[in-house]
Amino acid sequence: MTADDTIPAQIPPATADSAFLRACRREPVPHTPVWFMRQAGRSLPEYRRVREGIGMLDSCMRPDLVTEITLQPVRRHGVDAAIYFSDIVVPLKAIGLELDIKPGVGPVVDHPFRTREDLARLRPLEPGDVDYVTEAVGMLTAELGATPLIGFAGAPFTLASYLVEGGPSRNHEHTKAMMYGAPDLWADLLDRLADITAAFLKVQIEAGASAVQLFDSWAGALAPEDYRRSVLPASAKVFDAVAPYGVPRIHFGVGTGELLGSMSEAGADVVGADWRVPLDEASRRIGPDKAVQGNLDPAVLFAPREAVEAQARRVLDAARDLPGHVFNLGHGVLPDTDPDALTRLVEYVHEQTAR
Ligand SMILES: Cc1c2[nH]c(c1CCC(=O)O)Cc1[nH]c(c(CCC(=O)O)c1C)Cc1[nH]c(c(CCC(=O)O)c1C)Cc1[nH]c(c(C)c1CCC(=O)O)C2
Repeated sequence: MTADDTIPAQIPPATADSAFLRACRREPVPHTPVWFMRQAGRSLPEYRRVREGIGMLDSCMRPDLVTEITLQPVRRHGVDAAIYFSDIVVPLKAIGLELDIKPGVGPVVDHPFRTREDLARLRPLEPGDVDYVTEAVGMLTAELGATPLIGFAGAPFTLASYLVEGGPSRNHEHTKAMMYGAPDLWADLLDRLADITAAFLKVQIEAGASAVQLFDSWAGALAPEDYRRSVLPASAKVFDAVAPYGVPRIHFGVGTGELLGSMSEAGADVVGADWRVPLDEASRRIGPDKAVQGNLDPAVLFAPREAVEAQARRVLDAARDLPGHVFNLGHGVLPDTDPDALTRLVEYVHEQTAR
């Protein structure tokens, strides 16, 4: 076997040896790679400028804007990976659901899903539904060169929560009512969402994404038993569907300390942890054959520089003996974060871990 045979055909070759992909594969790295969830977005003045007067979902359908916004944090912070600028509800919009993203609120669905009849609105996603994604990923990989692009999608449970509640929810009461009260309908809903999610990730990988992340942001609302029985099978279906491409698959949720083992079992190569569990303990729960990502509390960035560095140091110390660590926050960048604090944090992690 030549060296080239070890590079999965779908990964843009320029990115294959990047620190980010090496860490995902648990190989030695020149420095610990860093990127931030929600690095593209409201914390950047240049983002607010290009988004002026353009709705969130409209901007997601414009390859020129997607490319510019995705590149902004790479240029400004020198992060080790780009994340494709979009939103978890874009594939649902693409199959014709009536929904919008309200500023300061999040995704809002016009007619919430409550009955079996509602499932008819979830048709399969065809690649042609999201030509703008294919176009934007192509433009991005050309611009990014050796910096990998991370594609992403919402996991079936988190998408189902928006569809069933009709919008953001603290308690997920309608969602859980369906999960407990109509288990067959629930299983069918998650299964259809898994197919849509898998199709959406495939589009991004085939267009040139070097890794994918499945965001199950609200899975932490579930008891471990319920996660295993009613959610894990659908997320596992997504990971299985994209496994043949050989790109690293990342799995992430918030408040998932008790679920890390199960989320790992769903099939990802890298599992993200928020700030509530130290990374060495998170890794024990995730298992030795996976890399970990996270886990600095995004609120720490509001503290003075020395405090940010002390907390980053704590994360790095906990990760020292782990097989693979991708430095990230425990959840997305908060909108009022000082962008310079993020740039300094990238520099700090790179300096401290240079080998
Ligand atoms: C749950 C979830 C959503 N969207 C997403 C998740 C999973 C990640 C997480 O847990 O945070 C994923 C997402 N949404 C966005 C990205 C872009 C890439 C990145 O930089 O990470 C990603 C990866 C852009 C966005 N998605 C959204 C914005 C803000 C919209 C704006 O700037 O007008 C951005 C930049 C809107 C959105 N969309 C959603 C929420 C909760 C919000 C915020 C509502 C608000 O406070 O305004 C749903």
